[in-house]
Amino acid sequence: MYLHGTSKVNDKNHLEIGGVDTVELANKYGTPLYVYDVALIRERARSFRDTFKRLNIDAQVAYASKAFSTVAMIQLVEEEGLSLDVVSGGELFTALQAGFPPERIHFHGNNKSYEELDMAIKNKIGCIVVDNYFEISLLEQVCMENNETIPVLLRVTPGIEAHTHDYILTGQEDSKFGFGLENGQADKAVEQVLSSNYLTLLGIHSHIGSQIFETTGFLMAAGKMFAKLKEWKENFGFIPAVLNLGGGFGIRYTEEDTPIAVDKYVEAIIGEVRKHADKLSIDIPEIWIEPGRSIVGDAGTTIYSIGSRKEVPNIRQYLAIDGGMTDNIRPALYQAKYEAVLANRVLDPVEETVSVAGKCCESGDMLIWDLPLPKANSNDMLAVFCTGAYGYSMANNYNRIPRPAVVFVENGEEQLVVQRESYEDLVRLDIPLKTKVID
Ligand SMILES: Cc1ncc(COP(=O)(O)O)c(C=O)c1O
Ligand SMILES: N[C@@H](CCCC[NH3+])C(=O)O
Repeated sequence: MYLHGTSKVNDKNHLEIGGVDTVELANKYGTPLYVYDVALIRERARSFRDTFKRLNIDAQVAYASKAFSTVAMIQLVEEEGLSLDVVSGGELFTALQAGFPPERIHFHGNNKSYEELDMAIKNKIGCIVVDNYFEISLLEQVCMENNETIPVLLRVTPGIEAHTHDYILTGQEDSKFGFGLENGQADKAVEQVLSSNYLTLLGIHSHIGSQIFETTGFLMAAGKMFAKLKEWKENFGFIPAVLNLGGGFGIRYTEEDTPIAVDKYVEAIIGEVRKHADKLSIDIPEIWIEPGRSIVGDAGTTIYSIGSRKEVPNIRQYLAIDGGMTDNIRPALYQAKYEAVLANRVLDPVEETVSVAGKCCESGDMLIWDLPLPKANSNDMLAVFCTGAYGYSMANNYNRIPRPAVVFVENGEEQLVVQRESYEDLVRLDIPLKTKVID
């Protein structure tokens, strides 16, 4: 068993996080329940920031809020002095509701609408990461109508195939995101933005994918971007103020995962940036990065109640929990793997291997295959580790299952930060058929 952050086993043999007994939390708030280790989120955020500081590099660490966006989380990000990456009007709205300083918000997305761009401009956010030509024209129109200008980064696809699941790869040339760096698209976009009356070109952005364990992809992306910067300096006299290398830093979900420490990613990236900037004789641009998973992933643990069991003789024991692909779609979507323990009997000896099934009407709703556990029954609770990123944020109401509550824990105290959805919430937006008129 691998316990991280403030997670430990208390004298009741229960899993404790942030000094709070998770079994007591589950009894109080119900299950499934997302529990976040706030101290661990702070530690991760600080290690990114401190590394840049130690290396004496001007930087913005923008938390990618798609990983987990709620008002309380955004407030925590603000407390830790990070910037914020949003990708939709909804994420932007959440950030504004949380009182996040708009000038530290960066807006991403491959299909931002007129309304979303207008909202961004009216709220004077810090920067738009422009993804395509359509967006350049749309953004110019929005700026003109608001009589505003806006700093932009251009998202480029550097043609890097990082080693990760195909669905979370983004830096390859054949991607829905960004301007191709090698096929002339990025050059044309730079020219267009430089000649715009409304857009100020701050620099360029690339994001090569997610859950990446090696530094090679980031270094190759930086190398390719600097090669272009050299051309743009010569051809357009353009010197970027910002170079954004995206997020994607991998975390440990199971023992198969071998991430490197946050500071090692940053050190490697900065080493490469220094080398290229020196060669080009330009000042090192401000470096921006956008970690999501590596800030919140291992800080989240989901507590479930165990329910039914089904034995397929000589083949498998299915143990069902009261959640599944509605609160964690990653196993169904990416064959993602997780580790888990019984929250109420953590150190009991392993007695069997079970496969943990969700409760949705889908055979693919399997949370964990072949998990070693003590013999568990419906009095037990399962704690699944590392569910902090893309769990709650990708949660859904399939089978009309309400989304779970979220609790923050720190220094022996708990705080409910998202309420559990009710059945009433599920039908809140439904409109009944007009009543039939009976003569
Ligand atoms: C543009 C961009 N930035 C940042 C992220 C955050 O990625 P991660 O959560 O893997 O750090 C993503 C998601 O992959 C992304 O698409
Ligand atoms: N949602 C994905 C990551 C995609 C990141 C967004 N570009 C995951 O759970 O791993």
